[in-house]
Amino acid sequence: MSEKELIESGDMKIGWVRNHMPVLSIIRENFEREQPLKGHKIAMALHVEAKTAALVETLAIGGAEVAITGCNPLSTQDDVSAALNTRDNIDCYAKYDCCGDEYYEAIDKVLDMKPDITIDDGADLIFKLHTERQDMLPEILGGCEETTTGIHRLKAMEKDGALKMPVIAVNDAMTKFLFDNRYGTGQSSWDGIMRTTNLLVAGKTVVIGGYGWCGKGAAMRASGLGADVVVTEIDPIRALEARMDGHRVMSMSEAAKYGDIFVTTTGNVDVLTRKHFEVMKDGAILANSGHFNVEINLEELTAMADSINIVRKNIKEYNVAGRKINVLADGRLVNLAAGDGHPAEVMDMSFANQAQCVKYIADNKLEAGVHPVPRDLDIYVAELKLKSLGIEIDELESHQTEYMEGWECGT
Ligand SMILES: NC(=O)c1ccc[n+]([C@@H]2O[C@H](COP(=O)([O-])OP(=O)(O)OC[C@H]3O[C@@H](n4cnc5c(N)ncnc54)[C@H](O)[C@@H]3O)[C@@H](O)[C@H]2O)c1
Ligand SMILES: N[C@@H](CCSC[C@H]1O[C@@H](n2cnc3c(=O)[nH]cnc32)[C@H](O)[C@@H]1O)C(=O)O
Repeated sequence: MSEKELIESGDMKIGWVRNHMPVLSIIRENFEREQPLKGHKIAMALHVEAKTAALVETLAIGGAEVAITGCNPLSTQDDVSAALNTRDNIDCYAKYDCCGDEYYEAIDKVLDMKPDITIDDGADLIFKLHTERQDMLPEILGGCEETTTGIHRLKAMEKDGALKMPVIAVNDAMTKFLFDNRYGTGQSSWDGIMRTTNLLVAGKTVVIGGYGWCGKGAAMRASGLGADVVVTEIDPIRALEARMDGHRVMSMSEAAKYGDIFVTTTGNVDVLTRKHFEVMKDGAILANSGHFNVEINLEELTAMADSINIVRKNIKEYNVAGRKINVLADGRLVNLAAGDGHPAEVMDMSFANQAQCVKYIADNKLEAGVHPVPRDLDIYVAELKLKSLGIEIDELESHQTEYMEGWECGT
């Protein structure tokens, strides 16, 4: 594609999702009028695709100067990146399929703008700020973190006394993880797997690694598509929850023998390793929808393989002792590396939280550490979303509030 065609294609994608992100659109209108981010510089590392572009535009329209790069080497959409670079006050350094060095060079370029606010998805920006770019920390007012694993990393830094800036745990807003991690990952993982393989899910045994918010969504949608769903867990309560939700639960060593399609959603390393590959069926399909490229141990699979072939875009076939094991999107997030990511209506809430939290950081002096999203901001997103859906709910009457707060009334 020529540069002009790339920009046109990116603009079209951004225009489409913008029209399906009503909550972010309201925040955008407010930001345009009130200019709450004037004078601020925002460095971002997020999946560079159309919904993210709608967030970036919102921040720039609110007065900020924005520099962005990707948070995953395979999730950038180059047309969206090109379109973003045509906007005022926005620089985008993200490139699809960049190597490890290019990925971190782009993070450095973003930090070269000398930001006072950061937005991360996985904490790679903040990690860089606390290692090679520590000189910049005094200027940082705060950051926002988009995902579960990023928050794990930040809490681990906080515990070690290593976190030197305030960060808002955007993932932990109810209007984020209950919808994005569950319904978003549920739908977009299957979208990525189905469009990449062009195979049927009905009648297959699907193994979901991890029954957290992402796993619940992925299992629920697999069930809806007609799969026989098996869940693996390390947490007894979540394992029980999976069973009562109607799924079979067993260890991965056992599940590895039966699965046709495996989807990891744990945020952990080595969910699928040599001992699992050794017993998998011929034709097994492996996808990760959790974290980085560490959930499926590709080093071990590569070492076991007699040959490795690319058999379709985003499908690598590993030939192991006469069996074919197919890995999607190099074990990186299948919904983003082999799809378009979460649906726009879901990212609407996630990114409305991001935009509001950036404003909150600009308006308040926060202490170093991991902070929750203020409850009123979370509720505001839910209220706007309900309104956009044309849904009205009841309000407590005063005597009901009194009843709920009292202790005198009994049986
Ligand atoms: N693909 C996406 O777009 C997307 C969206 C949101 C979150 N995420 C990422 O997905 C991962 C999961 O997020 P979440 O919000 O569901 O987290 P979560 O903490 O709710 O769930 C993770 C679950 O995995 C289980 N687990 C951990 N190690 C395991 C192992 N070895 N075997 C089996 N189960 C194991 C945990 O007990 C937990 O129940 C994180 O890395 C997060 O950053 C991805
Ligand atoms: N950056 C790491 C960490 C996981 S990303 C998971 C996050 O991606 C976010 N996400 C999912 N779909 C989209 C999308 O379409 N656009 C932007 N972000 C998305 C989602 O909010 C979730 O918390 C990695 O790539 O491996």
